[in-house]
Amino acid sequence: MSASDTGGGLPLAITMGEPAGVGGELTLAAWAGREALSLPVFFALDDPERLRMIAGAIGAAVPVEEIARPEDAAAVFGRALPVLPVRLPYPATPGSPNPAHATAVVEALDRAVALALAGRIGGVVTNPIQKKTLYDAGFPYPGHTEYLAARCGIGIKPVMMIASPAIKVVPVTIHEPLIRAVAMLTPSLIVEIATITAEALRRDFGIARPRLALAGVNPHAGEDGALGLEDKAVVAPAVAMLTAAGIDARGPLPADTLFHAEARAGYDAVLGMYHDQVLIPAKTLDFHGGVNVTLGLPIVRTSPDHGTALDIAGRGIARIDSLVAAIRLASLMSAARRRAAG
Ligand SMILES: NC(=O)C1=CN([C@@H]2O[C@H](COP(=O)(O)OP(=O)(O)OC[C@H]3O[C@@H](n4cnc5c(N)ncnc54)[C@H](O)[C@@H]3O)[C@@H](O)[C@H]2O)C=CC1
Ligand SMILES: NCC(=O)COP(=O)(O)O
Repeated sequence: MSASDTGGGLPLAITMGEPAGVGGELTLAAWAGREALSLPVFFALDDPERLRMIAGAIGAAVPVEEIARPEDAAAVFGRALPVLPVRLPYPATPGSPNPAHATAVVEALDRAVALALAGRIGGVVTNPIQKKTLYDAGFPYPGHTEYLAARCGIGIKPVMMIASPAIKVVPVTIHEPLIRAVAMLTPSLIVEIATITAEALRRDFGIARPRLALAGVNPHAGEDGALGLEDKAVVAPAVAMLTAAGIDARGPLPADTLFHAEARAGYDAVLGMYHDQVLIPAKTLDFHGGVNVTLGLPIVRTSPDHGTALDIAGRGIARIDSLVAAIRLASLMSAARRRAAG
């Protein structure tokens, strides 16, 4: 199956993200490369004027055409970037986020989720948000991952995965200060995240019997308790519970020897106990090819693994690889889910 197969012709929605970041120019560049890259049909949930201004500023010959509904995207996609309008109250300045834009940034997410839940789009590809700017405007969630889960329904546990051809990683705790992340770890939390991960590897990635590696918390996975008790008290019981439930899980494994090529050949995904334990190796191994995908949602959601890149926004030099990989993965996941649903 090619990435251009959206599994039923449903378009993907690409959200605005931070208006001062690189998201707009990446969306424009992805559309410009749609044929060479065999990309599936997508549309932007964005401000058409903002996109036209960016196209003019970076010299991108990308026509932008407003659509009234996602069902119109396919007819427009061949000649222009289809845009379902979400208008900003003020023009955006590349590199300078403005909390006054937060309402529109969040509206784009809300509309995308509603369309996905209604089965009118194949999935949501989110451009990066500037988290602190949203916090300053009163946004009460750590990031997309938690917000999208809340919009999808009550009691949904979202799981963050960074996936690239080199590696798939899942942080058990996500956007938590390190000192709090370790305190939050419990066997049941680890089992919950690992179970959702295994199920998603089967459903969305076609891996029949996923092999999970669980990193230890402490140096040398605690050195048998001499370098910290969490590995024995928390991670090892979680691995035992997963094994008893029929999930192929190993650990706690020393994190410092989990990421070289031979180690990576031994698992399909690695679960780290805190954000940087697994996002540093993932982004180091393949920054530009990595995709941030939320597992455990009733909708498909992917995103580039990078952030808003304010330092280069508006210059037309941001690389599109990660957004393109996110579009492709969303398309493949959408097709896999439609096939599974019959
Ligand atoms: N999914 C999301 O919404 C994400 C949002 N963020 C947010 O982005 C903001 C900035 O985060 P940073 O840690 O500075 O990371 P960043 O990924 O925005 O930037 C780190 C470095 O990588 C470069 N870079 C990033 N994307 C690039 C691209 N496409 N092409 C070429 N170079 C690129 C930047 O220029 C910068 O030098 C923060 O508010 C963070 O929370 C970060 C990651 C994901
Ligand atoms: N470090 C990854 C990241 O910040 C992505 O967060 P999210 O906005 O996708 O939840």
